[in-house]
Amino acid sequence: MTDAAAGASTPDLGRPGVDVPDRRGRTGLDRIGLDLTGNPRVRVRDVRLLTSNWYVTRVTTFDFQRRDGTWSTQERETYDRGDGACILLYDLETRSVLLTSQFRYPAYVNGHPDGDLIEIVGGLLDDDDAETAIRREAEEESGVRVGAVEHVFDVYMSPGSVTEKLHFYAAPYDADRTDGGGLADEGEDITVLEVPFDEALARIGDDIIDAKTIMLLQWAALSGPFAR
Ligand SMILES: Nc1nc2c(ncn2[C@@H]2O[C@H](COP(=O)(O)OP(=O)(O)O[C@H]3O[C@H](CO)[C@@H](O)[C@H](O)[C@@H]3O)[C@@H](O)[C@H]2O)c(=O)[nH]1
Ligand SMILES: [Mg+2]
Repeated sequence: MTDAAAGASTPDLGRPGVDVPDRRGRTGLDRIGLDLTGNPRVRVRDVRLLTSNWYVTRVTTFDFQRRDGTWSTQERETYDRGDGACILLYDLETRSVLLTSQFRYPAYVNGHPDGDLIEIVGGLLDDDDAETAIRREAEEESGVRVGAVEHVFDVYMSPGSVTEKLHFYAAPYDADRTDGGGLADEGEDITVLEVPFDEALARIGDDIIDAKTIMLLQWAALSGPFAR
């Protein structure tokens, strides 16, 4: 239905996330991408907000110049959750790592037997920079107050559809930590697991099947703290 057709029968109350705040107070969500100029082979034409129920889904129409010089129009749907950060917490003395276990519905609905996934500590940046966010998540989820953190790499986890860039960190932890467990009022219910590093490596592909977790465990073995 066009706006004109909708306006003929219903009062214009504004579109949540566009002209009026959505349930999380956001507006202007349909502006993202319109000002992109970095790539002369891409001209963004139109951005349409599909959902902003919690995270944001958009469909963007853009003209794209192929390598042979011809132009075509493409439409791409993007899932925008903001950016995230994750951290491998390790103890060289006991040769162990701190992992978490929590229920992940998207994994459960896609074949995981119970949805309880083993992961390193991680979360979304919300309004913080990556290092502030990962310190916050480490304390909330695992009860560890991290000192100096090592930045490892920044990675697009699913670049065909998910906008998120994930910032990867590592830091040592020691026995001096509280319980963690996540924020109950946000629905988090996290179990902290202290796992011998070699056992964690051996469980990759078995019950350790979260990408960010596998990436940092393998980095730690190849060139990170357990390789030095
Ligand atoms: N009501 C509601 N709450 C949600 C929804 N999705 C997420 N939440 C809330 O938002 C919290 C996000 O917690 P974080 O610790 O910030 O994120 P995470 O879920 O642990 O990690 C996410 O980011 C990681 C880093 O990118 C990802 O690796 C991971 O898969 C996940 O998407 C969740 O615990 C949950 O309370 C939703 O659709 N509805
Ligand atoms: Mg988290």
